[in-house]
Amino acid sequence: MEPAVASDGGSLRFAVGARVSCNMGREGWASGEIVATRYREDHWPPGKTAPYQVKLDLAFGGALIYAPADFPQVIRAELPSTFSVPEEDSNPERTLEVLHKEIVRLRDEPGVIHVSEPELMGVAEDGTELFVPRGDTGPWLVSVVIQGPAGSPYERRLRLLVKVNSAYPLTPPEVRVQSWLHHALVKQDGVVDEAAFAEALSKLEEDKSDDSASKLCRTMRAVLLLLGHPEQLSEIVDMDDVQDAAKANAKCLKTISEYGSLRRHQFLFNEEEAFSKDMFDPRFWTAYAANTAEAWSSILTEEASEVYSFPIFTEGFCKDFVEELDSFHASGLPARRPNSMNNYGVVVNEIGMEPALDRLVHSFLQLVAHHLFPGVGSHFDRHHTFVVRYKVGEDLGLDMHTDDSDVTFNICLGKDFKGAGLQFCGNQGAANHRHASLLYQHKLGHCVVHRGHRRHGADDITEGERLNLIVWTRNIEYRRSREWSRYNLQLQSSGYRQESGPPDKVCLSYTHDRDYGVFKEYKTQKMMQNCGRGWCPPRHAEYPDFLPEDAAGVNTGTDKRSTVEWFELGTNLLYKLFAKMGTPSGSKNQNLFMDRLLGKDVRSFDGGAYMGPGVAGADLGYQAQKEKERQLEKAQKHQEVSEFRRAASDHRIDKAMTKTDKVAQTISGPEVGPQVGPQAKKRMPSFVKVKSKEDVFDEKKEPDSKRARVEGN
Ligand SMILES: O=C(O)CCC(=O)C(=O)O
Ligand SMILES: [Fe+2]
Repeated sequence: MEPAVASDGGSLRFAVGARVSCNMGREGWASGEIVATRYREDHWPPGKTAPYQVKLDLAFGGALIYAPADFPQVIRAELPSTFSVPEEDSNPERTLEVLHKEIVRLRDEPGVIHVSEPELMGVAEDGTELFVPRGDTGPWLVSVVIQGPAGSPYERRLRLLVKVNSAYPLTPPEVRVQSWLHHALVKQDGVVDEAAFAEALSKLEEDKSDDSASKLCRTMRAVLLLLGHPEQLSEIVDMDDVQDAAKANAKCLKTISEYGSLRRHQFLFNEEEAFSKDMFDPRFWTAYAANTAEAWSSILTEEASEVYSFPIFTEGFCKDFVEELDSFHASGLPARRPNSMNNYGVVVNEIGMEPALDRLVHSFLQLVAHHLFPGVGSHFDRHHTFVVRYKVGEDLGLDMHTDDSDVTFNICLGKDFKGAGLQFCGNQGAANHRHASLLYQHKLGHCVVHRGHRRHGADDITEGERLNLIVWTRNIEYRRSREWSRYNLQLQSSGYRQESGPPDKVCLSYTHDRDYGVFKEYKTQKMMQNCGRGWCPPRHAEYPDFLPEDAAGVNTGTDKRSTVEWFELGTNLLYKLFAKMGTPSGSKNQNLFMDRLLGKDVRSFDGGAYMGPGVAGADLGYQAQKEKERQLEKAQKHQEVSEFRRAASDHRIDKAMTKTDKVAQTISGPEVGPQVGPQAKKRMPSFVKVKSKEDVFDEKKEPDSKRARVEGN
């Protein structure tokens, strides 16, 4: 591609119309098209521009964003992807023929333990829609088990999925790590970072002795390089991130290894032995053996719309499982807690049970989900599996929330208890999301299954002790489809529908709702810390006659402002201060910023952390959220000071701006031409999103007066 020559004479790597991938931080890379070069926002100082404005593809949310720097770490030419199959390159027979040959060779590759035959995916996406693959369309998955690189914190059996489409080997495969691991180059959903993968492949290509290796063999070698020697990719990798993740991973492996000799029921850790026929309720096994719609329907109870229950485990199995958890608990070994509100549960994937649980999830639960939720439930990439534990005198219940999962399974393991009903309300963002739909009573050995976006919470336990096994599943195909992006847009503040009326008391969340104290009393001091700090409903979605806590006379404390107020106070300065640091930098970005704050209703998939403010805990997700809040708080204080000295405020802000620009300048270097070398290694800002005119879900339907209030301007 010819470099675009900007009007000021500087050259850029891409021209308008170029297809690019944009680094969206933790969300990974998103594809789109350059729609403008030397992009400017009205309030920026004269001469300041961002190199590109990009319109993201619909599958990635469809928003307009801008690139703060012309670096490969921030924006790069779109790599051919497994889901955009050029029509003329599609040749399924050739693909399968090549694959079969390559699989045979891959089985002899050092470090490779097992390679499956290619299997058609249960469901796949074509960049916008989900479809059911056929033999003449693909894509296929090859499951590979490898031994992680010796001497690295990843020295264990790792399960990978290699996705190939019908243009393979002309298009590259996509590698997804199914096993749970912490690695800076493995994204939250398990997909190996495409840029790092491409770089690792090109490093291997420099080795001429490797010429004869098949594409699949090279793929595995690239994965091993990336896991074992990320320092070889240091030009595009932040080594601090690599080391942080490696430490977290090493900690998990240490716990697994130390608990190895203390296990009470060894079979629970063995993928062949756990979850054999006699562990299952005979009704479940019969349905599983038949695996027909009728068979599954016969054991399923529709408890409410999109909430189902079914028997799954025998009492004996539940007892063994609970004994194992008690024994882990007694060992005192460190392990991640499921969330910051559950101090006695544990992430069972990280105590050595993952291989066995994989079998439960992929061989059994997947079949149920496919039957109940065809599409989203037809393919699982990863699962986050943990046990929650409640007892009088310890944790009692769980606040209203939604899960960061596509389909959630919740299985009651015991022990004896009273209370602890599971309250369901509506789907997040819907007009009735705070209206009760079901109070489900857990039953030993039974599973309740629901979509992650359903608002739900656990009532307090009143007697005994309760342990439940929770499985959160995620389907990358679904999350790349239009259905997901539409839904995702709907989740953003502007997508919240106006609530139809006051909430049902049982659906109130003390960590999220702005009117909790209007209807309910905060029972504990800890709960009270959330008072006045809620965000839900967003202002434009308030029901008629809505009263937030302070307006209703609830004492929210002297020193507190709601997150929404913080937002309004802090945005002005924040926008300027963080212009080049991945946070919104202009009035057009307000929507995104609100959305980030509002996203707190969702518990994160990797941390399992509650993202709500005021909740103590040590999860990574929670810490990240806390950090954001600290930044906000800092910015707010700063703002108040500058308001106090109003006369000088413009001057001060300009000064702050100049300072930030200087920092940004050292990060981004001169805004001309491709950049490599020392500056490129600095932590790079992610993309900055600008609200697109046409992409906000049904936004036009909102009355102007309400919208003005949401955006606070
Ligand atoms: O305690 C329960 O049954 C619900 C747990 C739950 O919803 C969760 O951990 O996400
Ligand atoms: Fe949940």
